[in-house]
Amino acid sequence: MSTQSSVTDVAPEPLSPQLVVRTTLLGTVLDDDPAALLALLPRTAPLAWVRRGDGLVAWGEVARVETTGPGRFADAEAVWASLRSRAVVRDDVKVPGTGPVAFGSFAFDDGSDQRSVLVVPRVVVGRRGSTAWITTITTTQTSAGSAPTLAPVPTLAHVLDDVDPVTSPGAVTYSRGAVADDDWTASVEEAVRRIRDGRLDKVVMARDVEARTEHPIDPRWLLTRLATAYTGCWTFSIDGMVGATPELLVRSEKGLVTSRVLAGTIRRTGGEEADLARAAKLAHSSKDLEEHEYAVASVAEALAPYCQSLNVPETPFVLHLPNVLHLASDVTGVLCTSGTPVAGNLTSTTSTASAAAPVVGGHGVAPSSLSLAAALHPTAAVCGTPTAVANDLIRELEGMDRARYAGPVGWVGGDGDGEWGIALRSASLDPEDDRAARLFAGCGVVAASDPASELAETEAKLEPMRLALSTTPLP
Ligand SMILES: C=C(O[C@H]1C=CC=C(C(=O)O)[C@@H]1O)C(=O)O
Repeated sequence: MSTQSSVTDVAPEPLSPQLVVRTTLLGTVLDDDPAALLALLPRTAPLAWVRRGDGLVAWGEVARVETTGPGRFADAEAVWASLRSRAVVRDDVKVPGTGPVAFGSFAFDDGSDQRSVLVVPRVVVGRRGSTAWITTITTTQTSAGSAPTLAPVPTLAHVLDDVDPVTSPGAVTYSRGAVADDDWTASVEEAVRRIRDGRLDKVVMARDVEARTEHPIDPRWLLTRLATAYTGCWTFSIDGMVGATPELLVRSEKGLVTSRVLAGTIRRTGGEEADLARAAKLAHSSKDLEEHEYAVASVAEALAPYCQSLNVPETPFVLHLPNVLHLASDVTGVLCTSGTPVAGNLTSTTSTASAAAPVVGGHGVAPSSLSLAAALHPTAAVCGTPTAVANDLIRELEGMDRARYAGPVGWVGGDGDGEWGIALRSASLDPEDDRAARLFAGCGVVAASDPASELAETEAKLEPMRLALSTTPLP
């Protein structure tokens, strides 16, 4: 399988662009509206990673890496490592997300010919509680002897492109995706058979749905609705991949890692009492607990070699989203730095994984958040157990290319810290047709799965994107 990568500078520049980065505090106070940051975005190629009003929005492009194949993460990481190591940075704020930042969205499957991307934006606006900032990034060429000059202190007024009004997509029609419903349930039935035969324990089967809109899709319409309705999720937009994921693959911040693992789902009814009864049912469902256990184990196993201590909860909690309830576990750990373990300030209450510190890139430094995302992907929340057998079964039975659905999506900073979600509850906007999008949803299949119920579960998981595309007032 081939691995290709390319770096494109927007204004053609010599081969060795150097980033010149300036971060300054934003004088303006951004309000608590979950969509306040999103209101700054231009219509074209908006970049976003926001949750409860905090996060990053960005636009413009000073560098882009496109990769495919099994080396897609390593190739993107290598380019980012080179860019960040040579960047000239003045950061007056110094919180996660300030300084140099790249946004990425990666294909699910090693075998996909669909691109993975890492984009370095021209402008980033970020917010973390009461702190808000602007970062501007430009490129200069590395030429011997001359030191790049820093741009003047940016202000919001200087960096805001013309923000044209957000427009509605109008009426939407849906049609089947790659596989008809009956064929999809037949595939789930076959997957259940293979599991009962003992060939694997779990596989996640997904499907897609095509949406066609009356008017061109303005990604900001989708983002604003997602961020407002799904406040507990991470609303993202990167190179046409848009969604609001409840699942955090990994956050790496100052030596601490966190992963929110989800697997096991029940639809909500809308009634508070009935939902509480459903939450109790979910928390005791052996089928869902089994699905969840595989997902947690896959994350713990993947993180263990990088951590000097890992806290893996024994029992999941129930996460309430507007459309569904999920079994959820927050796995946390303290990263090792090669040869120099970080002083442990997290206690392992339930289980501890300790392992020799890995040699990461041979530089004696902790792995970047992007390397961690690559090591974790694909977890059993989106692939299955054992991973390779499940992945082969997905290729054999699913009948579609997931492209960037269920792949890592997020951002990485200049120090390697960052946040990566799993691109769920998402759609890919067609770059050739601005009125077309492909929506995705999947579900974990175990021995006790019922194909018709799994189809219904995918419908519940499609709800956030259907709501995002609609014009009905938000609840
Ligand atoms: C694969 C998806 O969800 C995963 C995350 C949470 C719960 C899941 C489940 O219960 O099957 C899935 O593992 C999706 O939303 O497309």
